[in-house]
Amino acid sequence: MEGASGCVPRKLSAKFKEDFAYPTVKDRLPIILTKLIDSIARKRDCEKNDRQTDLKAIIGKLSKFRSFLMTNKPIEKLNDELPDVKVWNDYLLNQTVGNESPSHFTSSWLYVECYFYRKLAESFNMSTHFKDFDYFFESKQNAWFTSINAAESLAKHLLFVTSLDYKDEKYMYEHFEQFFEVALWGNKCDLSISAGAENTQTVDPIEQLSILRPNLLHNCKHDVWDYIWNYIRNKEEKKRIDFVLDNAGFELFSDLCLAEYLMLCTDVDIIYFHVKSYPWFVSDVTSKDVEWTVTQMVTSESDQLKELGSKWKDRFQSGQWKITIEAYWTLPYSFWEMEEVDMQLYANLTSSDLLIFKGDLNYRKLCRDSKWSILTDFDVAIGCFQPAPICALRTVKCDLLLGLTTEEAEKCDMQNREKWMFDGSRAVAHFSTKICLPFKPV
Ligand SMILES: O=P(O)(O)OC[C@H]1O[C@](O)(CO)[C@@H](O)[C@@H]1O
Ligand SMILES: [Mn+2]
Repeated sequence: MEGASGCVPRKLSAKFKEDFAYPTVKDRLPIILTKLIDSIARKRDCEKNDRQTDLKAIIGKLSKFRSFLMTNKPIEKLNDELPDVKVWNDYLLNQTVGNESPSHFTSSWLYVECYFYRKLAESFNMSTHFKDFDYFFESKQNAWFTSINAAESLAKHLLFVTSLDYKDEKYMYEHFEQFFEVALWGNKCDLSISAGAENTQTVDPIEQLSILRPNLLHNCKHDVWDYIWNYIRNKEEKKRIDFVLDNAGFELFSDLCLAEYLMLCTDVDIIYFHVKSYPWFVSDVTSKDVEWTVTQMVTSESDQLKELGSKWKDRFQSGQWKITIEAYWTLPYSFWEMEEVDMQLYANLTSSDLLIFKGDLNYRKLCRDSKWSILTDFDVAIGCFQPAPICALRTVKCDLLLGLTTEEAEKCDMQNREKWMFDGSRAVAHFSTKICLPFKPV
């Protein structure tokens, strides 16, 4: 089996025109950057004096970065005051092999794409008045507003389910399957894949599950349920589940709904929600996005969203649910390097009973963003990153797809993959309980 003999395939990169990294770096990132420049220019025209001057300087920096990106100039060191600036600049130094400087079209896709979003943050952090401005906040708000009907129907269903005083496993599994798969498909609503264009949930999320199920290429729901129902539910000591979140809007809402349902099934003591330190991949969740979404619910006209919002506000205030911000999630490293780069985080994650990673970027980082074959076992692709049992829920948005059985792979229509592999229309759910604790036995 590939990887098992230690041979790890090459990393994805725009250096290879057959990789999705190439159109991403050539076309998609410049489009995202152009849209951002246009939105800041509109904001500039509504400001005056030194705030307007600030925005003009930001536009200048973003425009210069866009031309550097498009003409494949060497990747530049960062000059702001964000806490992780030294880690990023040391990483850049380590990428410099001989006299070949790292560049957008030759370095690894994961580094280049993460650097792209980190470079945007630099332009705002170097300003006077917009250091903490979330330049993607408006599009994330819009993502919520346009999915409000779907959110309300899911809220109604969740409130009904949590009002049932049932302990019949079969019935509980049916509802688990619904919230599990809604959270999985919630990942379709992502603004980086759509290059910022609206990409939201408008139909009833429960009703659409049966229509979407044929596009679920690999589904570990039964294994996850067995683990939750037979291990976590019966565990005596403190129970903890971690969500490493992805996108704001409907995906965040669906993740919180799954978390609420897991509280019901397992009586878990604490759930951590890992968010990003600053605006990331257009729609990724920051702590402000979580607070804003819960406030929107609490002040909503919908009785169901209001009721659920109040319940969740209490969970956060009581400490049952915690938002946690780790620098690691906005660094260029895959998760293979975590044990070495951030041993404290890795060791902390070993205290969790289940790590739920949402989205395509997290899946890429779990699998080292390498060109594994479709039949490579998920346990192999995650290397020794296994602080705790891992569940990865992701819609397919790039040419990194693995962990399928031969039968699943045959059904995949790989011949026409350019039609379905990049739009989030397919999904995979993987589960691994191969645990490598940080302190390897000598
Ligand atoms: O929000 P998600 O699911 O992590 O998707 C973002 C990913 O999708 C892409 O747009 C295409 O793979 C990449 O930019 C990134 O890896
Ligand atoms: Mn995302």
